[in-house]
Amino acid sequence: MTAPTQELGHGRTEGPAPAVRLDAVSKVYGRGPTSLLALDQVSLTAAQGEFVCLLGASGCGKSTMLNLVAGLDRPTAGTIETGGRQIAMMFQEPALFPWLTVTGNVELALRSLDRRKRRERAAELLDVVHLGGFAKKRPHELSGGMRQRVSLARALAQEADVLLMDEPFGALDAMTRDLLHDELERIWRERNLTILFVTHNVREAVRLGDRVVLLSSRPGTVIEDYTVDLERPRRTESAEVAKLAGEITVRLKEEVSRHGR
Ligand SMILES: Nc1ncnc2c1ncn2[C@@H]1O[C@H](COP(=O)(O)OP(=O)(O)OP(=O)(O)O)[C@@H](O)[C@H]1O
Repeated sequence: MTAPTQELGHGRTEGPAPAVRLDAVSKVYGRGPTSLLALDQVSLTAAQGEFVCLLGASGCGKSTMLNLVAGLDRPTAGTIETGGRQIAMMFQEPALFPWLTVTGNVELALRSLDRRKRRERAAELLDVVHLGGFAKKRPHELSGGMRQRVSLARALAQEADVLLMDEPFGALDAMTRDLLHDELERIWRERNLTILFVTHNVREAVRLGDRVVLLSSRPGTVIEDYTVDLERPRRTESAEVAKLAGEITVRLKEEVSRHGR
């Protein structure tokens, strides 16, 4: 993409081309009478370095959207452009190999490097996620939050420009989640990552996002695109976050009740 300016999905015209662009993307699972329309003409962009949170009722197609952007599946219609950027994905379950140490799990994503470089790079990344002292532990010796940090280090090891996160902190307690929000925000800034972050937690979306994009109930389509103009770092429990989260929750509830799910 070489055009000097691009019309962004949320109505602004800005300089650089978006890092991720979905244009009228639809996804149908299956064929014939039992086929299911999961996404219906979703258009969405994320600028380089932008943090975009995706919210929507259960089953509205959020994971489907991330899978399509990651190239794990193909859209039935529409186009997705990521400009050849390196993409990494992180899930609610950290999916670590239990028989490998923390270092071993991170090194898996560094197989292109020789042994010494791999070890050095894994150590650097474990420092980035504040797990420097835990390199030799195995996953079962870590807390849930620590396991997610390993998963984050592994995603960073892929030198990703775009990080796709599917409810990564959904299973964690509120305090651990708060800490990981701070760390993710720091890493996002330092590395100028573009992040698409799926969550069910409206406050989490407002705490983290430059934008919060609301999807309709299935079939998913974009119904609102909020710009979060609150100064960073934000606090999940602050009045400003609560106020915008309240407005978004009202809109989300309207959408869910309209569809009865
Ligand atoms: N591989 C698949 N084959 C058939 N149907 C699928 C497949 N993957 C997802 N679906 C269906 O597509 C719809 C969207 O699913 P998806 O997991 O993307 O939603 P979601 O918004 O991420 O849900 P949740 O918030 O509950 O995680 C659901 O009805 C789901 O059952």
